[in-house]
Amino acid sequence: MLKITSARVVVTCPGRNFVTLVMETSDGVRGVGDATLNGRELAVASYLNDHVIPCLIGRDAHRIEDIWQYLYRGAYWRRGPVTMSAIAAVDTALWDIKGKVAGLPLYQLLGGASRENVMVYGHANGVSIEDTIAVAADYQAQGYKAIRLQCGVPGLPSTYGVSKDKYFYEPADADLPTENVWSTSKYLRVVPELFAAARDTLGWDVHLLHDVHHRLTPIEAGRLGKDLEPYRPFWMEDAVVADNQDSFRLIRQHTTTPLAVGEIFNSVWDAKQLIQEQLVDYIRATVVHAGGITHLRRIASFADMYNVRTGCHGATDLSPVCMAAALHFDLSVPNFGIQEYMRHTEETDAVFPHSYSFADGALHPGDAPGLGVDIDEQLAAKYPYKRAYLPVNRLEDGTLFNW
Ligand SMILES: O=C(O)[C@@H](O)[C@@H](O)[C@H](O)[C@H](O)CO
Ligand SMILES: [Mg+2]
Repeated sequence: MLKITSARVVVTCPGRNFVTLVMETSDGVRGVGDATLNGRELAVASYLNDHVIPCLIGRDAHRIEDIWQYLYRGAYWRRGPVTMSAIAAVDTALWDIKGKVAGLPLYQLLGGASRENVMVYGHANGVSIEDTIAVAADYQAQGYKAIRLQCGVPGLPSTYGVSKDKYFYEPADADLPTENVWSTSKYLRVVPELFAAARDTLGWDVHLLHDVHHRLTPIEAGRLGKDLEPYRPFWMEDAVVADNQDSFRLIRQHTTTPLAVGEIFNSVWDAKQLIQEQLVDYIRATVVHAGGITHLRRIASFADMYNVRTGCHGATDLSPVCMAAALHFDLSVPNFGIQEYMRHTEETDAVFPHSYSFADGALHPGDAPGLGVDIDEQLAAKYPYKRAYLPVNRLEDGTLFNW
């Protein structure tokens, strides 16, 4: 039996906080798993340290499914972002270990490669349409086949997705939540202009995406989807808050613009109706927040039955450990759609040495056994945790709104 002999949680902040589970076994093989939940990192660290790790020691590391069921059903209090991020970290570390023991990259254990590489999308943003298009043109010159467009909204001091630094976007920007201001009417005017300008400049051989970030009502989303149809977006993401999955029926009645949702989902149950009724086209759940490789495969298989493709979340607050795991999943899953790729800083990449690489608008996980990523714990120790919150959002009249 391959016994789990130890497991520890490493919290580090190379420019932003990451939570990593490091698991060791009786054969000396170690695995890693991402457990980062932006703005709530210590909740997951505690869940792992105080409630999960004591139950792991002595278990057979090869029993990935049994351990997953033990941590999910055995918790009694099922689901939720903290629980499922903790389960994800254990699951990911176990798959890493299994790959290393087998001497195979993880994708080979998931059924092998279904494609040559993993198409990704970059993040062009700017305070104006012109700034955004200029950055998008640079991404296109770098070989990206898909680019997300987010621009400032005239009359608003800031908005989602627009960062001071063109190529790195980190929304958790303060020790207590910063307060952003939002106006749907101002926003709805600028996005169609942004896409019209993008098609004029970038042409039609590039996929263009947009993240609404939960800020519209269903009928407003129908309006925006219809306004964007002439520009053929690859997707319109998080058009509305998905608590009420019925909302997407109304959007579907008004527009053929493809819809993506799910980066904040943590189990298949969050998406069941959306998938079954084909109310979305892409499911954004990813390894770190949706219970790991084991559960993400279930979500993808269910989605495949209903023509829904994957579009895993891949923002900077998901560590290179999650990115590596997602890329192995992306390379193998039959109904792959696209992978988000917000590049990490050099500081972060130094803490998490990895074998995935970018070329020609795509990433490949590499062929190192297991995940092909690790954490340099000595370097990580140089970056102590620094509390940081995601912002909150208010309407211009002060009403608390969705960020
Ligand atoms: O699609 C995306 O990447 C965004 O929605 C994220 O930047 C999201 O805001 C962050 O991951 C939140 O921590
Ligand atoms: Mg998003």
